[in-house]
Order: sequence, then structure tokens, then C-alpha cells
Amino acid sequence: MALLTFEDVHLSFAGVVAVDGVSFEVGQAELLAIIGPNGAGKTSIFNVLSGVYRPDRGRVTFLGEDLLARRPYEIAAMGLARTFQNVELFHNLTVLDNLMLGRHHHFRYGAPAALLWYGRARREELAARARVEEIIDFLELEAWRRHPVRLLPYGIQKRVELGRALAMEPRLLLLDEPVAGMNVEETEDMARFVMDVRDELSVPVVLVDHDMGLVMDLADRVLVLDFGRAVALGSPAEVQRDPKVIEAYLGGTA
Ligand SMILES: Nc1ncnc2c1ncn2[C@@H]1O[C@H](COP(=O)(O)OP(=O)(O)OP(=O)(O)O)[C@@H](O)[C@H]1O
Repeated sequence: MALLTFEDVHLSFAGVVAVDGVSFEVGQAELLAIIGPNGAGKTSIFNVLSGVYRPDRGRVTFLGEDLLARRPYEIAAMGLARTFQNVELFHNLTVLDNLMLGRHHHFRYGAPAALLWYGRARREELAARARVEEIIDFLELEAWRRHPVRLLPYGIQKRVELGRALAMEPRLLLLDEPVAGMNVEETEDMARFVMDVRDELSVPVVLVDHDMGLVMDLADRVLVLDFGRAVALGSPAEVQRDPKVIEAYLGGTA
């Protein structure tokens, strides 16, 4: 069964059609990449998935539940985590504290328990701390764990953002341009971590990026958008030799 289904979704803004009847599914252990020129509708799809935009029509389900009836914080609590094009972290907090904040919706204790630091509050904090330390190891962030995020190189900040999303224990991860602005080495590192998220943590990923090399290397399937419409959906090899894709997106250079 698909984890996520996106069926015939339409979204427009005052006459501008952003998403025009797009359908796709994401399977349990899959990495789906969404590509397309600027303005093709990629971010709009992410915004529909995370509950920020409400489509004019269509159906979206996650874990068998209707996602369109949910608010953004409810969707996040269901296990749909997201990173952003620009780094969205608490820049004056340390790596460790940013990751701990990623877990806040897992805490079940109330204010009195938290104030007194006993019982459930203590157990939950210790479990959260242990999980966050595992993520720090997994993403090789040990050297920076006590550093404020604002002092870190850009590529490491993006990795911390991935870590915060992982701290939410996601069932599905949405990565919006995870290597944008990165140098070659940072891009290679991020590609390796994204692959490990799917293969070692078994978290499926939907990824939007303009880096064609990254997309073709990592994706199990690629959805190609143009002017809000799905032009092609298939394996990287299928998509690369699809004449519609070459025409619409790759400009005949593939
Ligand atoms: N909040 C909004 N208000 C008005 N128009 C919007 C809004 N969000 C997106 N659009 C329009 O919808 C279309 C799709 O935009 P979207 O940002 O989803 O494309 P994209 O593929 O993510 O582009 P990019 O690669 O530049 O990020 C564009 O024409 C855009 O101007």
C-alpha cells in the first residue's frame, strides 16, 4: 500500500494555476524526486502536503488518512517532516538544542511534571536526549553539537536541519532543495546522508532539487513538472530519455 497518495490535485492563486491535476504515490521505502523549471509547482506541492496550501480540488492521503482535513501541526505530528529551501533553524541555539526542539511534539507530560522534573518528564527527556545523540552520530555532527548554529558552515547548517526533521521520527521526509547553495563536497555528503535516511532508517523521502546529477543518482522515481502539470513519472533512466521531458525541461540537452 502507498504511504502517500496525491490524486488529481489542482491549486491556483487568483487565476495563476500552480498545480494542474497532478497525481503520484510514494511507497514505503521509496525516494521520489520532483523536478521542473522555476515556477513549475514543486514548492506548491510541498505546501499542499504540509497543510500550508489548501487545493481547489483533489485528494491527498497519508497513512490512509485524509491529509486535506488536517492543520499543519497535525500533519507534522502524523510524521510528515519537512526541511526548507532556506535554513530554518534557531540560529542562536546549539545543534543539540535545535534537535531537541524537533522532538517537542513527542513529549506527553504536563507542566507540573515538567516543573518538578520527575517521573514521566524525566524519562521522556532522557529518551529524547538519547535519540538526539543517535541522530548526531548518524549525521556525523559530533564536532558541532555544542556550537550555536549561526557559527557553522552553511552545509553543516543544512545537515542540522535534516537532523531536526529526523528528530521528529518522521514516517515521510520532504526535502526542499537540500543541496541548494552547497559546494561539491557538501553536496556529496548530503547525498550520502539522504541515501542513508532511506536505506538505513527506512524513511521514505520526497525531494525537490535543481541538481540533476543528485536527482538522477538518488531517486527511485522522478516526477517531472512543467507549468503545474506532470509531464512524466518514472525511473531516472525512463525520464531522461522521455522526449516530453527533453522538450519541456532539459531543453534538448539530455
Ligand atoms: N502564495 C502564492 N501566491 C501567488 N502565486 C503563487 C503562490 N505560490 C506559488 N505561486 C505561483 O504558483 C506557481 C508555482 O510556484 P512554485 O513556487 O510552486 O514553483 P516551483 O516549481 O517551486 O518554483 P522554484 O523552482 O522557483 O521554487 C508560480 O507561478 C508561482 O508564482
